[in-house]
Formats: sequence, structure tokens, C-alpha cells
Amino acid sequence: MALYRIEGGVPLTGTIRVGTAKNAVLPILAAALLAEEGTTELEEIPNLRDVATMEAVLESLGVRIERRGTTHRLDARAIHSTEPPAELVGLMRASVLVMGPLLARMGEVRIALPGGCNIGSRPIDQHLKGFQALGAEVQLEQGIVTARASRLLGTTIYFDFPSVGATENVLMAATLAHGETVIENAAQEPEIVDLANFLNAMGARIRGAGTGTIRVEGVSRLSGTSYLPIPDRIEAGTYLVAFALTGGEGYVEGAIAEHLVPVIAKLREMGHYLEEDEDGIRIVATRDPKPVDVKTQPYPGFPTDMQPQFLALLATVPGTSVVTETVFENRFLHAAELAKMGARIRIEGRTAVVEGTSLVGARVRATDLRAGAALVLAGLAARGTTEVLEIVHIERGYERLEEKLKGIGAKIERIEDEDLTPEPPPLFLPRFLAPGETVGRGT
Ligand SMILES: CC(=O)N[C@H]1[C@@H](OP(=O)(O)OP(=O)(O)OC[C@H]2O[C@@H](n3ccc(=O)[nH]c3=O)[C@H](O)[C@@H]2O)O[C@H](CO)[C@@H](O)[C@@H]1O
Ligand SMILES: C=C(OP(=O)(O)O)C(=O)O
Repeated sequence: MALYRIEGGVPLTGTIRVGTAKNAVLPILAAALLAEEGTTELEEIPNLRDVATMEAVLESLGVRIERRGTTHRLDARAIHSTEPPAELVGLMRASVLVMGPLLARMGEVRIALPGGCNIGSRPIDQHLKGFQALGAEVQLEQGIVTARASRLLGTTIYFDFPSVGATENVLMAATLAHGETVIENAAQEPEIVDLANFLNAMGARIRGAGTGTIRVEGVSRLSGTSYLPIPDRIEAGTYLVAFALTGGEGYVEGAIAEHLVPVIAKLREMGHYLEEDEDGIRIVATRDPKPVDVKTQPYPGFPTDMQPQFLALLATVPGTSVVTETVFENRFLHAAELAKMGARIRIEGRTAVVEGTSLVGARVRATDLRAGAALVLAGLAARGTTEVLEIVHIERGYERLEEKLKGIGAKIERIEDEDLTPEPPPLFLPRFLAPGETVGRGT
């Protein structure tokens, strides 16, 4: 098990580059399953644990993957299985994204229901509702979901909540359905638009991605294509916060400002100076930041995946800030870890009331991906030494984080320590339901 050791208190300066978005790459990898003809070439694929897991899932189904540097070529012509192994599905929730493509192309899929995780129960009822609306027969028995349909039929589907994963799964399924599918109350995240652009490049006919209504005209076959997915807006936001927290200044190269509107707005509201251009975003931290209130929302609202990093930032800003989490029901575990560093945060249900103070180094534990990123950021600003344990979570979504942060002056080391803790269990244990238990949104 590895940890990060950080000596805090150094204002970060310089240029840091963001990689390709994990949350765009994962659904695009799943969508590559739809290519019955040709091969798919994906460029600038980040070296992340989640990407490796998704590729292992695809390989278990018969996809052949050839990696040349950061370009990965996928050949999905000879799929031989529609049952991704539970051990792999248990490593990463996003494995459920293979459901839509397998159902659409192969007419069936059998997969372990992914369980909850440290940020919430995360049911998949909206995904299943979408498949059923498209005419699939969906069964849930002892934690295994089976969906079958000889040919999906286009229809209108309304999501109760604009779920990112459900929109992606149903969008992929609808590409090969007979007739038109309309997805209403669809998620509008940039990663949805990227997936739709990729599917259209494969031959799909999708309009309206990025709005609340997506229309899909089904086609009979899709082919492989070449594609470069979008840069990672959450990684970019994390680096903007790193400059702000340490009172530094620098440039986040590759960041797309249009994808980061609420993050930029809140940093400006705090008094930080931000300048956007075509290639990235420049930030100069103010010495006198103001507290702000933040409420997470589906896109284009403030992203829940930036909430932990902002909690770390606001923990150091004099005055009272209020952070409200509306997307996940349990995404404040990092508050207790930040408290070990001196943060003064009171959790009241879905709200965190933060009284800004200065932080001191401590030994803390990453409870999930963005919680871990928040602790690294806090460590960069804290007096003394911080050790962040269980960085396996962080490595799901940040490539060479310590190297990149070192490049802008951070004192951070990645240390392998065999004795630290035993190998962790799967991050998302497949969930086995009791007979009759529902899988609805538990919030
Ligand atoms: C791989 C990926 O892209 N992950 C992102 C994706 O996760 P993910 O696709 O899992 O997020 P969703 O938008 O689906 O989930 C949002 C909320 O809806 C609930 N829900 C979702 C589906 C469903 O069928 N029923 C239901 O109740 C979830 O429990 C959660 O409370 O979007 C989240 C919200 O922006 C981000 O935090 C994750 O980083
Ligand atoms: C919650 C996240 O990812 P996932 O949905 O894969 O757990 C995230 O990227 O912050």
C-alpha cells in the first residue's frame, strides 16, 4: 500500500497540465463494444486504475486491446461473453456501463448489481427502467441483473433524476434500437456530449446531447472510429483549488473554462483572479479570500466531484461557509479526516458548516477518490507534514498526481509501504439483495 507524504505551506506556481477525462473515457470504452465492424482507436488514454479495470472488463468479454503508448486500439468484432465477472464489476461501479452496449448488440447481459460505496448507496434503478422501456425483460435475482431483448424498440424515457450513468447506458442501448428514442430529463454533463459525439462518429444518429432532451434515431450497425476524449474538468478544478489553497498562482493547461463555469464563479466570488483562454485557465490567488456558500447540483450546477476539494479550501478561509451536497447522500466522510488537520466543520445532514482556520499536518485516510484529492490539497496548505493513506482511491482518477504537483513546486512524495495496511477489498462490493428488496433511489 502506498501513501503520500506532503510538507505543506509552499505556494504553488507554474503550469500544470490536465489529462483526458476519466469520466469520459470510461463510457467511451464501454461504447467501443458496439462496433461490429472495424476497430476503435482512442487517443491520450490516461494510465488510471479505473481505465485498467474497464479494459479488463472488456477483455473478459472478448474485446482485443492493443496499447501503443497512450493510444489504445480496441477490436470488439468477436465478443464471446455477455457476463462480465463479478470480481471485476466489484472493482469499479462504472462497469455497469457495459450493460447498454451488450444488451443492444448481443441481446442480453448478465451482471452483478454494483453495491453502494463510500459516497452513497448508488442504485441503478433508472438504468433498468430505461432498458425496460426499450422493451428489455429485466430480472434481478440474488444480486444478479439479467436483461434480454431480441431487438430494442425506440420509445420515450423520462428519468426521475438526470443520472449521468443511466443517461449514458440508455443512450448507448438506444443507438441500435428500432426507431426513435427520446430521453427526457437527461443528464447534461460534458461527458454525455463527448459520448454522443463518439457514438455519432461510429455511425449513430444522436441529437440534443448536452440538453435535457436527447433524441436517438436507431441504426442497424455501428463501426469503429478514432477519437480523442475531452480533458478532465474535475482534475482541472482540483489544480485550480491547489493554487488557491496555497496562495499561489499558475496556469492549468488543457482546462476548458466552459466546463468549469460554477467552479470558476465560486473561486472568483472568493476573490481569486482567474483568466480564461483557449488553452487553459490562469489563476492568481488572493491573500484575503472570502467565505462562500456552495451547493452541488447536476450539470451545469456545481459538480459534486469538486465538493470535497472545496470543503478543504473553505476550511482555510476565515469566516463561515456553508456547503450543501444534493447529489450523493453520504459525501462528507472527508470532513472527519480534515478535522484531524484542525478543520472546523459541522455536518448537519446534507450540509457542512465550515468555520475557516489554519490547518496542521496529520495522518489521514482517503475514503474515496475526491475525498483523497481534498486531503492532498489540505496537506499542501497545512503547516508541517501530512500523510495521506489509502491513495489507491486517488489513483483511480488522478494520473501521476505527485509528479504533476511537484512540477508546480509541491513537496510531495509517493511512498510504498508494505507494512501499512493489508490489500484493500474491492472498492464496490457487488450487492446481494434480500428477496423483495427494491433498488430505487434511496435518497
Ligand atoms: C464514472 C462517472 O462518470 N462517475 C460520475 C457519475 O456517476 P454516476 O453515473 O454513478 O452518477 P449518477 O448521476 O447516476 O448519480 C447521481 C445520483 O443519482 C442516484 N441514482 C443514479 C442512478 C439510478 O439509477 N438511481 C439513482 O438513484 C445516485 O445514487 C446518486 O445519488 O456522475 C456523478 C454525478 O455527477 C459523479 O459524481 C461521478 O463521478
Ligand atoms: C465518484 C466518482 O467516480 P465513480 O462514479 O467512478 O465512483 C468521481 O469521479 O468522483
